[in-house]
Amino acid sequence: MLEVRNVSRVFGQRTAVDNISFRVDGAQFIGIIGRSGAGKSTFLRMMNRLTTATSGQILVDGKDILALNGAAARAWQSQCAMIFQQFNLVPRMDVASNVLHGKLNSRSTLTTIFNMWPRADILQALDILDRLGIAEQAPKRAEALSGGQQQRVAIARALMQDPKIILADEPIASLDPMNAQIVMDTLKRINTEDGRMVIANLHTLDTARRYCDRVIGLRDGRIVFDGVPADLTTDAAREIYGADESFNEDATSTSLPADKVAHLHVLPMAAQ
Ligand SMILES: Nc1ncnc2c1ncn2[C@@H]1O[C@H](COP(=O)(O)OP(=O)(O)OP(=O)(O)O)[C@@H](O)[C@H]1O
Repeated sequence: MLEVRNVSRVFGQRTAVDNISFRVDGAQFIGIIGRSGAGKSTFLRMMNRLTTATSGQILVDGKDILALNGAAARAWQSQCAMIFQQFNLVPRMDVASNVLHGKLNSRSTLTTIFNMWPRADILQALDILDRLGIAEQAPKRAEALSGGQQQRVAIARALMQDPKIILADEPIASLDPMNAQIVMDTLKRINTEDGRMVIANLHTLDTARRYCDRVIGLRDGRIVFDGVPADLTTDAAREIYGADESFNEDATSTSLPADKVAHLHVLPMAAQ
């Protein structure tokens, strides 16, 4: 279904993505890990054509999506929805309208300016919000929601596009552990229940191990690991992160360290 063939992206002297190739059959949950600057975002941005590739092909169902232009490129963009670390919602706009903006590609500008959405679209948006457990937030301004709720709104907006693939660029990097889990559970449900492929850049190993069917490790733009979570040993992680013997997995963990949890328990309720 997806075949990445010798894809590179060069910025001046810097090769951000260096001749990467891999193939994914079926709607898997793929995690991409690697330290800052490894090329993770650049790869996702090439997938949905926000950044052009210097060379290579990305075949989706046999068609090279890097070769598409104009309307065909825009059609592809609506088939691979992107979710960002900072949610990228319109903060002062209500939640339902934010979700409806997922239909932007397929609706006229006038419809959007006057907020005149077809009834079927409005019902679809409310259905999706309901599915993600945030239907009651629909009339509120996006900025009034917690980070975890805002990310679920962003996922709902992505689902309005009915995408084949969901690309998530560090979707939980701004969230506390509890909200991070809710958002990752939501992405996993969409992957397994809807059969949509998810490719997520993740900054923590425990999340990659827990949610992904397959993990790709990038280092300096190259694939240095490609396997199932069970193969992602501490040694493999050292290779990906380029760390020495002092490499400590906790540094890449989203869960609360035990001393912090104990500390929370002894605080009086008002102070928490
Ligand atoms: N528009 C650009 N112009 C020049 N260099 C860029 C540009 N975008 C990315 N780079 C460089 O390409 C390399 C890979 O960046 P990229 O953002 O893809 O890494 P990343 O793994 O996503 O890191 P992070 O987790 O910090 O976002 C970095 O050295 C970065 O400085």
